[in-house]
Amino acid sequence: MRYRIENMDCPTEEALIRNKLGQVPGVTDLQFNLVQRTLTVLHQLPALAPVEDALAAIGMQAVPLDTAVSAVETALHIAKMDCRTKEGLIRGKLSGMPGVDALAFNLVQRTLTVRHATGVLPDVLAALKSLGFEAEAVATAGGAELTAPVRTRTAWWPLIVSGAAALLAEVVSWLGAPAWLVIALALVAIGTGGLSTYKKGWIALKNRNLNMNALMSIAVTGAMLIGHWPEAAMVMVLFALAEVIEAKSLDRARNAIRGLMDLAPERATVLQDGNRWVEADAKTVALDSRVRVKPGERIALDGVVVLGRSTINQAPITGESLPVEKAEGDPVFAGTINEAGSLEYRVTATANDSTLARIIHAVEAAQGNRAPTQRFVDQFARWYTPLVFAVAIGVAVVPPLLMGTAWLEWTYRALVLLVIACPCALVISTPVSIVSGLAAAARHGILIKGGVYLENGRKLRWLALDKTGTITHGKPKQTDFAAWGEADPGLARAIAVSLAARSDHPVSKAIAVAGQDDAVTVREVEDFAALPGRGVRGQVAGAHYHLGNHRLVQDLGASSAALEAHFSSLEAQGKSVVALLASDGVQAIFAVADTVKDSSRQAIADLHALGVKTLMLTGDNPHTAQAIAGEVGIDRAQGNLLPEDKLREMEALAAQGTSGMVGDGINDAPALARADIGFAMGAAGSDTAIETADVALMDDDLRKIPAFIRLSRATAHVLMQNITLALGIKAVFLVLTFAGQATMWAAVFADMGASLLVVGNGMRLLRK
Ligand SMILES: Nc1ncnc2c1ncn2[C@@H]1O[C@H](COP(=O)(O)OP(=O)(O)OP(=O)(O)O)[C@@H](O)[C@H]1O
Ligand SMILES: [Zn+2]
Repeated sequence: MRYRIENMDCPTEEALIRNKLGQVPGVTDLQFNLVQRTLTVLHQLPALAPVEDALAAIGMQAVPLDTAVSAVETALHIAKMDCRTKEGLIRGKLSGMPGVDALAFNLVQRTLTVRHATGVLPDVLAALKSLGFEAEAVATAGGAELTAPVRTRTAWWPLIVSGAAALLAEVVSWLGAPAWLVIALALVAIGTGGLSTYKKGWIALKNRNLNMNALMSIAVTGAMLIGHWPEAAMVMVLFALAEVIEAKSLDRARNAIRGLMDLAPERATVLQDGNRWVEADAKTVALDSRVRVKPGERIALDGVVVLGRSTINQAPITGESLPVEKAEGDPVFAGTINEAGSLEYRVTATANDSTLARIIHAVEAAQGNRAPTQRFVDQFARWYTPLVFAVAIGVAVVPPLLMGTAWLEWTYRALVLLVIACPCALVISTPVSIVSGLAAAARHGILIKGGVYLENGRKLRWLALDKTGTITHGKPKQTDFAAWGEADPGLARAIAVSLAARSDHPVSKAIAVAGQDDAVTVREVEDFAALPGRGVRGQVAGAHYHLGNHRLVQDLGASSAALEAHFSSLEAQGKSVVALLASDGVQAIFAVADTVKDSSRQAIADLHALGVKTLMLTGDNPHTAQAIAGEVGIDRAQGNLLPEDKLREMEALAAQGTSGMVGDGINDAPALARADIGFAMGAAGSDTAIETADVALMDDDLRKIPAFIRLSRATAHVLMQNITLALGIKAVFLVLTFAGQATMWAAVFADMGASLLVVGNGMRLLRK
């Protein structure tokens, strides 16, 4: 269950919530997102009332998000539901079901309206079926709207009154006005500007928590007690103002992030009844609908082109701003921009399920996984506040007792310490920076699945790369064909093409395509099987054949000196060579060549410049591997690897520092999972790549990896700057306080300044 908590501004409030909800039985985990101001509660409770009560008790305005985002009301017509007992039966079955919120029965109409989370409907229908009821959905009254974020309006009037009163208090006290006037003005200022601080502070103290409201309440009260009336008023006003400004700057950060990615238009032109085009809300467009886009329009939904050609700017998804040509059969993505022609496409994913939606989701989820620095900072903050608080008490009590110095003077210094005990700026600086980094990456078509990877990217020492499709285009073409020995070339080719046509492997595909181009007749293949890392086998007209690589030829004992020489000469040219074998030996030899992507060469050079070493891991033979590696400038190449060999290589690399691996994610899955950072290529078309990789590159441009590393470095810089700044200001005030030079209001002012600076600095990453 996700809540948006509007008044969770300062991270110190997190501890308060954590404490309170930690006491609610059934709550298993809490995930805070301070930038979005959301809290996710994992629980095993039948209902959320205890959680919501607990939040209300500590003064948090929690707005449940998930029901707002995904609750749908579905009206079901159930023909056999005609009496109370059946209603009771259904109620009993459905009311406890996860994802079902509310049930409304109408026995006259025989409808049941269910309010449920999206995606639960099939379970509901299955449950009804198990009771023997056939249910038919009548109409879905949308609720799938994303509710606009609740805006709390800033109440400026009390703040202005409070500010004016505080200023007046300063002025009249300076002019030597009678004490009662100063006190009255200060009280007005504190009463109008500080009431909510006191209220929240009191709640926190009751819960044995020292959040900033509690600290401020104590500090201001203390200042009043020692007679610093104008200053107490000023501190309270400045603090209230700081709160507002902090909240606004965070709002800006949040909106900037959303704005970067929220790009799909809300409306789409859909074909209805096969003859008219109507404008519809994109969220309501069903799968397989036909949608039309005009030149210059943004695409609203993911789909496949069925009519027309155009060029599309896919930058919002892939980060690549060169337009891509699209014709029938090509995929289009929600959020991308149709440039030249008109297109019609068939919808392949609903609005909530589009690639863009997945990206936004993944970025939002990534914020929840705390990066190492953030964990460190949180830990630090947990100790910092109580520590400074203890020091403050010491400062107030010890010097006057031991050295007989003035009580009031040291109490004042203690109060200044209370003001700087708030770690706000420090704690907020990390998530803002990380989130900005994640958003900037997403805009460049790099989807990072957690702050950890963003932070660790700069430490990458070794990057392992798969060959086919990663360094090369992955679309090899047949370059050579020769019959071997006495074999009949026509027959050998026909059999090889028939076997190849059954496989999805790029090498086989190349042979099959070349055969098709030359109009080779495809034969019937029986008993077909793929031999991973080697090739394929099958029967044609009752005879057994193999089609596969060098290794397979050797495994089958069909090698000879002449054959080896022939293989070697082709392999040295960077070609992949396969042979067709019958029971009496090699029949024909095929070579296919794949071209290297221009971007790969550049990417490898960039990686080396960044100090990352590169290693190619491939199932292809070592000569070919070496030739391709040489062509793009890769440090080392390892050929003849089976998937499990790749895994072993990754384990060896891991021992030498942070390692990464890029692959297409299919036969490289184990090695990718083993790498500290697993990169998947071409993720825009594949859901699994987005879901399983640590970092998903939306297209297949390897240069995204150096870009990722540079972003990781920039993020680390900003994090360091922010932490230094936030801690530095505290340190300066600590020293000034002991020297008796610091004032309370200056401390509040500096704290506010620090918060603004770190948020602004973090947001600089958005422009990277
Ligand atoms: N189905 C197949 N048809 C033809 N040749 C195959 C087939 N499967 C494997 N081979 C041969 O075995 C070699 C290794 O295959 P494997 O699938 O392990 O690596 P790959 O995916 O081609 O290369 P990379 O690891 O660089 O992606 C290929 O280069 C090819 O020569
Ligand atoms: Zn603060």
